[in-house]
Formats: sequence, C-alpha cells, structure tokens
Amino acid sequence: MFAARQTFNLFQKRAFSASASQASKVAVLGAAGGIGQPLSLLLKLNPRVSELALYDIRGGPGVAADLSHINTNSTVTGYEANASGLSDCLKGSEIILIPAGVPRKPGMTRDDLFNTNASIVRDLAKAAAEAAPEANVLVISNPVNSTVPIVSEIYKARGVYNPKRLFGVTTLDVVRASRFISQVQKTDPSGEAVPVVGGHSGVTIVPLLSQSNHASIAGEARDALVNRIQFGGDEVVKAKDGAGSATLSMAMAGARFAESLLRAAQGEKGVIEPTFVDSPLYKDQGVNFFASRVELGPNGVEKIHEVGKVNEYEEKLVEACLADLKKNIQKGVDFVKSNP
Ligand SMILES: NC(=O)c1ccc[n+]([C@@H]2O[C@H](COP(=O)([O-])OP(=O)(O)OC[C@H]3O[C@@H](n4cnc5c(N)ncnc54)[C@H](O)[C@@H]3O)[C@@H](O)[C@H]2O)c1
Ligand SMILES: O=C(O)C[C@H](O)C(=O)O
Repeated sequence: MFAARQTFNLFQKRAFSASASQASKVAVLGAAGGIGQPLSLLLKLNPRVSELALYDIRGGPGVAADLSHINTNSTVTGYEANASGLSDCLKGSEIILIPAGVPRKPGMTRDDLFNTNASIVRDLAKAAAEAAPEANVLVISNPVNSTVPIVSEIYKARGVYNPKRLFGVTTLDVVRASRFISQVQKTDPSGEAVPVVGGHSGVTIVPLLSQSNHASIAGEARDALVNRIQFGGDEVVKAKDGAGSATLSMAMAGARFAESLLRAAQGEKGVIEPTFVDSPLYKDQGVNFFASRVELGPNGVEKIHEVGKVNEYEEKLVEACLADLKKNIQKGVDFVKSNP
C-alpha cells in the first residue's frame, strides 16, 4: 500500500512539475469518451488545476464521481447533459478542452468526420462563447483543420473572438515525432524535439527533420520517417480495428498542452508549444490558420514563431500542406455561413 502511494506520488511529480497552484477551473467537453476519461484523469492529477468540470452528452457525472475519489485537492463536478448543465460547466473556466465528437474507423480520413463533428463543435462553441467568452479553447475534435475555424467563426459572429485564446491541439504530432525519431536513431525520446508545422491531417502535418538533432537523415529513411509522422494516426486506427483512434497518447498530449498553458498563465516565461492558431505566417496566401511553435503567456498566444529555415524537400512538403489546409479551413468557415 505504502509502495503504491509512493509510486503514485512519484508519477504525479514526474507528470507535472508544479509547485504551487492558483485557482484554475478546467472544463472538458466530451469527458466520458475515449480521450475525455484519461485526459480528465491526468488533469485530476495536475496540482495546477483547482476545479475540474466535466460535461458529456452521456456519462459526465459518473466519470466525475469516479475521479472525485482520487486524493488530490481539486474538486470534480460532472454536469447533466442539458443546456444549463453545459453552461454551468463552462462558467468561470480558464481552459476549455473539447474532445467531443466521433473518431475515425479504418478507411476513413479525418475529413470524413466533418459531417458529424462540425455541428457538435459549433454547438459547444456557441455555449462557450456565451458562458465563458474569455476562456482558452483547446480543440481536439477532428478534423482540427476545420473545427478550429468553426469555433473562430462562431466567436466572431458573437463579437467575442480573441485569436490569442483559440488553439487546435497538434501536440500529439510532436509527441509522435520525437518518439518515432528516437526509435530510428536509438536515442532517448525525451531528448528529441522535431518541430512539426502546418495542420493536423495527412500531408498538412509537416515534420521539419532538418531542424531536429538528426538533420542528416536522408533518402528512404527520411521518407519513411516523415510518412510515419504524417500518418501516425492511421496506425492506431488500423490497430484498434473499428474501436476508434488514439485516445491514451492523445490524453497525454492534451494534458501536456493544458499544463503548458497553465504554467504560462501562472507566470512562467518561455513556455513554447506547437499549436494550430490564427496565424499571420501564410495569410498572404489565404491560409489563416497554421500550426507552428507558439510561445504561451498569461493572455494565451504570446508570440507565433516563424517556420524557420527549411530545406528544398521540406519546402515541397509545406507547399502541399498549404494547398490542403486552405481548403480545410474554408470548409469550416463555409459550414458556419450556411449553418450558423
Ligand atoms: N487532435 C488530435 O490530435 C486528436 C487525436 C485523437 C483523436 N482526436 C479526435 O477527438 C475526438 C474524440 O475522440 P474519442 O476517441 O475520445 O471519441 P469517443 O467517441 O470515445 O468520445 C467522444 C465523446 O464525445 C461525446 N460527445 C458527443 N457529442 C457531444 C456533445 N455534443 N457534447 C458533449 N459530448 C459529446 C460522446 O458522448 C463521447 O463520450 C474525435 O473527433 C477524434 O478524431 C483528435
Ligand atoms: O487519427 C485520428 O483520426 C485521430 C488523431 O487525429 C490522431 O492523430 O491520432
């Protein structure tokens, strides 16, 4: 028993190196799902979170009751699946994480999820714009390249859009990139950082190996690694064989991003995460959202970093990315125009 407690405490210390915490309410919408449950668990273990608010169209209160027995200080509340439940869940939140929506099955692209997930994200965004317009909104639901513009259009229509507070969560792409490159190079993944820019699907995911510790990777080894990073999600979808897509690794990635935002909000300087944001980098080419390294601060986005120096091979990857990304973003914008 004592050993178990020691292991648990060690896990908490390793997972989140916070010392003190301010009051931070974090809401999870879609909290009973494959991502929502482990994500909520990791947030319950994070001492920077003082209040965890869980909402789902089914099962939110059950997940909350379960997590509320964990002996960390934060309170956990599950909300009923109705409009006042959603609004109460959102009120006072500093961070709203949205993993609500359907996941892929083998043979599907993320874009195939659009018809179902676009309206789910739109409706949740409407509620968030009303109940907690100043919160940071972290969109996990796919297709991220389109769901993030949907949220921005909903906020714009209500006059509460703050581009510094809206984030598409692309953390899993860099988590994968550092793991996959470490497997090839036989190194420790914690020492590997591969910038991944662009968006979050297929060729819009652009790993910049030339900016990693292994810039000299070339030829087939490079092509295979880039392909694995771009299509890592498919590996999990195939292995789960109809039972969904990445959930546990995504929960880790989402919790890491939320932790980074809380660290930055609580005064830590130099906190940088890759994320899909309203970005000036390719606006001149009509691409209004783009993932790159972003410095976070108390007001959300502090500084959007340039893509930096890329080689000829990567230039082509960026070109292919921009073409797809532009269409994906437009699809989200058009959806809100026709389905406000
Ligand atoms: N951004 C990324 O890197 C990334 C990674 C993995 C998965 N995803 C995406 O995350 C989403 C969720 O994946 P999952 O595996 O957790 O799916 P899941 O089906 O296991 O869980 C989704 C949850 O959302 C809930 N839900 C549906 N409509 C809702 C609504 N209107 N309000 C509140 N909750 C609602 C469902 O009841 C369910 O509990 C998918 O769209 C998936 O493609 C994104
Ligand atoms: O692949 C998916 O559909 C889920 C997610 O976007 C992922 O990258 O794992």
